[in-house]
Amino acid sequence: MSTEGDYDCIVIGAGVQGSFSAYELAKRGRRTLLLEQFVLPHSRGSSHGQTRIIRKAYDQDYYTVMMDESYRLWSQLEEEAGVKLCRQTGLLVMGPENGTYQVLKNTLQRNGVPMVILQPEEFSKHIPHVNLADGDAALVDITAGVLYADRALRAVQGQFQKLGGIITDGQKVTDIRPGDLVTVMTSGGVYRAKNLVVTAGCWTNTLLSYIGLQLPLKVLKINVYYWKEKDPGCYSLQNRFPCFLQIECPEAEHLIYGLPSNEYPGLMKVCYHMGSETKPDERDRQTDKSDGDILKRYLTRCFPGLVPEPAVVESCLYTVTPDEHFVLDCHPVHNNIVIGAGFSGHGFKFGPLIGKLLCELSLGEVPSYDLSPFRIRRFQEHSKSAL
Ligand SMILES: Cc1cc2nc3c(=O)[nH]c(=O)nc-3n(C[C@H](O)[C@H](O)[C@H](O)COP(=O)(O)OP(=O)(O)OC[C@H]3O[C@@H](n4cnc5c(N)ncnc54)[C@H](O)[C@@H]3O)c2cc1C
Ligand SMILES: O=C(O)[C@@H]1CCCCN1
Repeated sequence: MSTEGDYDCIVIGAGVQGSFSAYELAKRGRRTLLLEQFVLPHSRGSSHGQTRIIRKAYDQDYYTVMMDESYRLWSQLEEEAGVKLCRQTGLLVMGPENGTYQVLKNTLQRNGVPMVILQPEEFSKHIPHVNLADGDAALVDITAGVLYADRALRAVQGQFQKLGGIITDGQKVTDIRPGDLVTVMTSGGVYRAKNLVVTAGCWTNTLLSYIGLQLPLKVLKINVYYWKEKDPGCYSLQNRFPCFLQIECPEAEHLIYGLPSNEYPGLMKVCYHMGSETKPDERDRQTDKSDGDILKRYLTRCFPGLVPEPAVVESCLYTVTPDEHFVLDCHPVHNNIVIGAGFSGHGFKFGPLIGKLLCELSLGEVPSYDLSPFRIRRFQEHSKSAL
């Protein structure tokens, strides 16, 4: 066996995080293989679909700060690939004055993020067709907008290939043997590399079981609902309607969020930031739609311009950690194996930066940001390490 390996690095999983990790490694001249179990593009994981929200509005400063660079990296990719990936729409945040709304507003103010606070009496002048709940405050994060998700994946994978990177799709990784050279077995071959990056979304624990590690990750099926505009275009991107987040409302225990109508003209995407547990390969057997009733009640009260009956329902998966913060770390024993997981339904917007950080970890460099919120160690009492 050669001590060089076939590649400098193998990345498992061609979702948004693996694709950006592979791209960063190739940019740094590393011979990189990106392995994907399904034939690309596919819609069985977490990164498919037309759109995602990009925003700086976060509770924690570190996410807001990280987004600064992530926005720059998104525009770099737009330039390199010659495609438009982000559309600035703003993000309307609504919620009771005290509580999470206030925390988020403070984070935006502390970090000098451009925003507008909407007084309740002038709310409907700026945001027509929305009823602000009594006692709710509202602001707009001006930086926010829509990311074109499927298009972004195509762009980053295309750039990776232009840099000489190899994508092998339709090959499922079935075993991993750690060592100075890591051996990766798939349904179609055996590959060796000095470094391995595992970005396998909701399949992460299956892959980690081959290398003696389990993380406290829950897999949730999210119903992606589209609702018909009574007056076509009234919530549309063309008419400058923003994305929105509704924090703490009587109908819902968790966030409700929406994106302006765009990809399916006349239909607005509004979803619930919670779902029911599933196994990743049994997604379509999870048929719970109780979130739809929560959304119907909310939309009837606050979005009178939408027909409160779903017009289109799609599916997507979240991989959620107990604190909803990401996992960006090296394997505790095999430090040539890096793990990016648990993006908890909010990781897409960070894709280019996650790729850079996982690349830095993989190359043994000091990461550009303090990664302590993202360490595996924080789960000590949960993780069933077989090491
Ligand atoms: C409904 C919904 C709405 C969201 N909204 C937002 C939003 O507005 N803004 C935002 O920033 N984020 C959002 N997110 C979150 C974001 O989309 C995810 O955090 C992100 O897509 C996770 O990417 P990933 O690469 O970790 O996972 P995935 O995209 O699932 O990629 C993992 C890949 O690994 C592959 N794989 C797994 N096992 C193997 C194996 N054994 N062999 C080979 N390949 C394997 C899988 O097939 C898959 O392609 C949302 C997510 C959902 C579901
Ligand atoms: O990451 C986001 O911006 C959205 C917010 C609402 C829940 C889903 N993810």
